Amino acid sequence: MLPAVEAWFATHTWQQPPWTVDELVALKRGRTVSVVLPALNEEATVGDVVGVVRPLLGTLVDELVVMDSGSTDRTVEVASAAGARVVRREDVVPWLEPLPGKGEVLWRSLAATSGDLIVFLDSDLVEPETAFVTALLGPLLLDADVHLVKGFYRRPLRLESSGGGRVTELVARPLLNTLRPELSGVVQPLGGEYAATRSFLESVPFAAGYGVEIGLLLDVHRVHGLSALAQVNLGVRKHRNRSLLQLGVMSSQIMGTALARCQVDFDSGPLTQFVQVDGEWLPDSTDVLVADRPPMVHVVEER
Ligand SMILES: O=c1ccn([C@@H]2O[C@H](COP(=O)(O)OP(=O)(O)O[C@H]3O[C@H](CO)[C@@H](O)[C@H](O)[C@H]3O)[C@@H](O)[C@H]2O)c(=O)[nH]1
Ligand SMILES: O=C(O)[C@H](O)COP(=O)(O)O
Repeated sequence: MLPAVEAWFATHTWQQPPWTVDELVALKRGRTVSVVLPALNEEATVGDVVGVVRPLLGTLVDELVVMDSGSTDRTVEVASAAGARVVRREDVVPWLEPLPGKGEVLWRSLAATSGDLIVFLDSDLVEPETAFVTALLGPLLLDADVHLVKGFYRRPLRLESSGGGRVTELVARPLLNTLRPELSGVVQPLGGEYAATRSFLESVPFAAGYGVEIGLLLDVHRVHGLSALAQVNLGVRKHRNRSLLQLGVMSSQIMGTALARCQVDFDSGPLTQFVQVDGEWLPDSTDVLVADRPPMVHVVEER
């Protein structure tokens, strides 16, 4: 590792986050916390994720919102019955037609919530834990220079105990090592479990699709430097594993956002993949959306 990265890793990585809920509540000092769960057709898991955050409502957490991304299953009903406020993507910033993608709902969530600190958790988590929220908030509440806290974990892949995080290991980390070596010490650059200050989140653009996490990481580093970034060990994280073809599209969006943030010219045409039909391998093209939403602070000001 670069010496600067080694020094950052030693001081900004929490291998065993030590904080209790009471300690963190005492550190809030008037600051408020929103927890946001983006969800697209997650009826099987969203209830459990809401369920692990709910015990913190009224103490460490001030609001809990599920941002629905156009679900056609029972996600909205399940999330609401579990105790979350559900916001549909058309309900906020209604004058702009929603773009498809996860980043779009995270961006809209800034206008749907009011917390000074925002915690994002994916809603496809299996066996989530309340401690994810406490651990992610620790560095933000302790250190005013920190603006983004990423979770890291062991990642099972289906029935294996490890081997998950394929896009992370094969695309995102090699890409960051090459394009922005100062970020090579981030264990899970793509992880969907992270917390940040509203002031930072509102000040930067959001990639509408799966580029949102790598974009925020590159931007926090560009705007505030490495010392504004911390990472906490959350133990184990299990989620629904997507197919290789789906991960190919995700990887293209992530590369597109990273290259654009690093001023590398590229052509964001459709992605060609190959599928087997009746014994033959045929090309299949998918459009890759690499669009940015502007900083939310400008959107609200202009209105
Ligand atoms: O259009 C979408 C797509 C996904 N999601 C939700 O976003 C979360 C993560 O999506 P998923 O498709 O499960 O992504 P992963 O395969 O888990 O991808 C990893 O890598 C992505 C790219 O960085 C991150 O966005 C994810 O959080 C991270 O877990 C889930 O709660 C989804 O329901 C939406 O709300 N809208
Ligand atoms: O974060 C990632 O790398 C992708 O979501 C893929 O994760 P998986 O290999 O655990 O399915």
